[in-house]
Amino acid sequence: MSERTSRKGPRVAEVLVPVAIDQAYSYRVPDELDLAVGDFVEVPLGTRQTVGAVWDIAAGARGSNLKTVTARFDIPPLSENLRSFVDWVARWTLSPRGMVLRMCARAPFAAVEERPRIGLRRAGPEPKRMTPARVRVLAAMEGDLAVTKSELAERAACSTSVIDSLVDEGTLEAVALPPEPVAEFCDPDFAPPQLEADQARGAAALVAEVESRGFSVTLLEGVTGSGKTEVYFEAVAEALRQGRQALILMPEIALTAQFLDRFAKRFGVRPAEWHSGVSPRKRARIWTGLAQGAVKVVAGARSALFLPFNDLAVLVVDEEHESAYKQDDGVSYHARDMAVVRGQIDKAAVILASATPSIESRVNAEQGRYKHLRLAARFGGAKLPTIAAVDLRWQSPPRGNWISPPLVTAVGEALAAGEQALLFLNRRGYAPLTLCRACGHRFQCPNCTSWLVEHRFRRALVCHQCGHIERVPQHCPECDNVDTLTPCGPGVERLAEEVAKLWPDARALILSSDFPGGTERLRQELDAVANGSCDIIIGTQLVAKGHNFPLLSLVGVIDADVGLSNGDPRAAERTFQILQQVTGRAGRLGRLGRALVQTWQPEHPVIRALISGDVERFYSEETEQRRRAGLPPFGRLAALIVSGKDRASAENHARALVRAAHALPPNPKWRLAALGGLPHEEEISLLGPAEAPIAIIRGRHRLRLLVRAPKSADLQGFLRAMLATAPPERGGVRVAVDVDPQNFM
Ligand SMILES: Nc1ncnc2c1ncn2[C@@H]1O[C@H](COP(=O)(O)OP(=O)(O)OP(=O)(O)O)[C@@H](O)[C@H]1O
Ligand SMILES: [Zn+2]
Repeated sequence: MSERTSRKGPRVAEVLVPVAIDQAYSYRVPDELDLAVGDFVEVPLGTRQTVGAVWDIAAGARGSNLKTVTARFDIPPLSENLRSFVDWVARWTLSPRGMVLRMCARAPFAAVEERPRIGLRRAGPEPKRMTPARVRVLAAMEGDLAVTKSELAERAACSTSVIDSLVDEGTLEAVALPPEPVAEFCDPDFAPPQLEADQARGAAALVAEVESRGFSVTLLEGVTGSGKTEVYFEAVAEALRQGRQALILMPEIALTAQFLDRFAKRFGVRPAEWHSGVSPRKRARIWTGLAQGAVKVVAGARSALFLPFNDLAVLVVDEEHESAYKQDDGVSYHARDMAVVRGQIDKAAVILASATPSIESRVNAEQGRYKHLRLAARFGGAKLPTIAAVDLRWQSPPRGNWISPPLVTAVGEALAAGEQALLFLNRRGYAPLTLCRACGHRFQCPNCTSWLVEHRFRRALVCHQCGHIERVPQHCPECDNVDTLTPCGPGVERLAEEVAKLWPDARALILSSDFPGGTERLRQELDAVANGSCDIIIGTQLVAKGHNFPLLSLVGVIDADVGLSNGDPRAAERTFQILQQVTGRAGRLGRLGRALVQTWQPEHPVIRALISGDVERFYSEETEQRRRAGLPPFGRLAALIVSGKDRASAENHARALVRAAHALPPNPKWRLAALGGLPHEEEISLLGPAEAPIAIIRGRHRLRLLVRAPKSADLQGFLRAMLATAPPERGGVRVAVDVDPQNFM
């Protein structure tokens, strides 16, 4: 390698280690070690050895008491681009660089020793005694040189003991197989679709961006079912033709199954899949494959952004408006925003796709910072669903029920026509609150300020904040009355009960992220819905995203008002997006879809925009409000959550931070508004401390400071200065910094 330093003379390496430290440490490089910037090394840290990455190498013998680099790992080095990205993300999010490095460098080291895969092949004559299962096994082997045992058992629909017995008899023998490929050849011309005119125009524009081999950001905005995926696939195809790489980010792993199949239809094979469910061994191989350029396309969760692509041409953020792109713990970063940064560093074409873009991306497109492509109609002439409100003030369901008479009628009609209905309620469990009718006792989590949610399937009360779980008691813990505990309000499980009563013959299915069985079960259930083996789907937000359910013609929104009034500056935007997305599942393939939206406030701008279909008006009103309030994207926000074992220590520290901020010397890059006064337009305002809406989580008391800054101010610089002069965090107090917060709880 050309970068490798000459071994003449003493050298010092600056090594970044993947722990919560921002600084790289200096180590002496042994004369005989061939070392370059980006290499992974083993170095002593304190009393142990640790892995690190070389961030810099300089000639010279600075400090003869430096510790020495122990060894270099035989792993592809971190590219200059990825190192810049680590530095950038750390600076932006105010995280220690070591923590960001950790996100890039865990995979290659987490790999366990690779066990050889064992396959079976035909080695001798048929056994003397043939059973039907043995016949099936031998038939299933036909034409194959070697098959794994589990695959063979599956093909022959028999237990593995049948196969073992054939090995014992010498009919089959075990051989070592080469490791399973992590990614096969993606063929850009495997099955190109017939694009519609709008799609073709969009695809051509995206292909041109990839051809230019430069950085660009394009917002691909198309109504639900317009075929955005087919359009951005053309950009991926172009990257493949150039022999370069593509990354497709997705907000939800549950979404990837359908997606991987769709990708395989277009490109012949599935892309490499990247998320927490992928085995460490496979991840290690994808990591290396990307660094060496053998793996071309990855579809994955936000963490895929930190993979070592060596020639990234296209970076797609699908459903770019999704709040799941924000990581809230550890390094809190927004994957959509960091994708744009990565695209800039790697000179890639970034594509943000959504039917309901974030206000941020919309404004960037309107101001010309992003290119804007639009698909106004659904693919194949399918019509957008008609959407109507059900005013619960006039048409409420009977007491203790949640499905209004008009929705009951509509579901009945869909069932009669042999179509599917989806009932959407964004509340997991049976009931969001349980109380005692006799004394009014409410069940609250012992660790959090949060009601316990009854989960009837699990026969338990569960805290959705910390996971605390307890049995549903027989009698009230406060007044000891028996049979006085009452669930309040609906969750999806309770809704399922109502559905079973109303339509006893219909096949109903609940789709919720907290059911046992994990992703695999969810995949099967989503397939079941797509294949029509259920009539009524009851689902949380999980069903709102990206799915294609061909038989679905009716969507009923049980409570459109959930989330409209929770103090989050993005409440209106979020509600609009989720309702637009979920109603957009109706009538995607041919059938005319319809949606009924149950609400107590049909005059609310969000509901009005949804019903009238006047999306532009909603966006422009919402944008205007943000502009006036100086909220993102017109201003910037950062939240500091100060938490402690008791309220007083957290509050004291939060106040100390505020004092520290106001005591800072004047700075040319930012100006802090005086305490109590009205902030000037170009001043940063520091609000709080105030108790967080969820005041206690996992036993920790939480106070919030909110920083609002004009775009012209150096928000990060201000935060750094404030944190640097504040007193040290003592007595278990912790400060979590969240730049560009999405969660205001
Ligand atoms: N050119 C095409 N040829 C064949 N089928 C297409 C084409 N374009 C889109 N489709 C089909 O139309 C359906 C909708 O496409 P797609 O899922 O990409 O929409 P979308 O814009 O991503 O919608 P949403 O935002 O709701 O997820 C899919 O079943 C897809 O296979
Ligand atoms: Zn809790």
